Amino acid sequence: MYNVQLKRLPGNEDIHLPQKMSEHASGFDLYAAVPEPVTLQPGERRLIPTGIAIAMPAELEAQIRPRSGLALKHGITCLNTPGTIDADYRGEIKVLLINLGQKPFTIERNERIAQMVFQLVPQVQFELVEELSETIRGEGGFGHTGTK
Ligand SMILES: O=c1ccn([C@H]2C[C@H](O)[C@@H](COP(=O)(O)OP(=O)(O)OP(=O)(O)O)O2)c(=O)[nH]1
Ligand SMILES: [Mg+2]
Repeated sequence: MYNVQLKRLPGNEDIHLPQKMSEHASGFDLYAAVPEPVTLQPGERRLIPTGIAIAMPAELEAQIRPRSGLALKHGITCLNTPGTIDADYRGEIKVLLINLGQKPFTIERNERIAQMVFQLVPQVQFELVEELSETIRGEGGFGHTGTK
């Protein structure tokens, strides 16, 4: 169990804190902290505030992912999915939504707009070399293993 500090930003006392909607859900749903309803026209994108900021251990990241129900029913998704929240980011978590549907979609204050999933990020360092280790695949890719 990792401890993640959570800060409510001023003026957002009414916004629900990130919440798991079932016991073993992967993601914590995030709520829109828009001051008033925001309507996304078809094709329009908008950065939606959540009213919260977090501080997590350095080995974690948080991913911002779309909610499948909003995507299926309304064509609402995260443009940069999965969004990356770096462990050293202390700003407000925001969700970049886009309306890929055919109708305007209105986001109300305190509506669930996306979900936040925590992941372990392995620490990596690069070793600059002249030759890489050999494999059977080699440089084959992009459909190399089949006809479709
Ligand atoms: O959906 C997102 C994606 C990012 N962020 C915040 C947290 C993240 O740590 C920071 C930077 O995100 P990213 O690295 O994806 O953006 P960038 O374009 O590379 O900006 P930067 O140069 O600030 O890293 O923006 C969000 O609040 N929501
Ligand atoms: Mg970046």
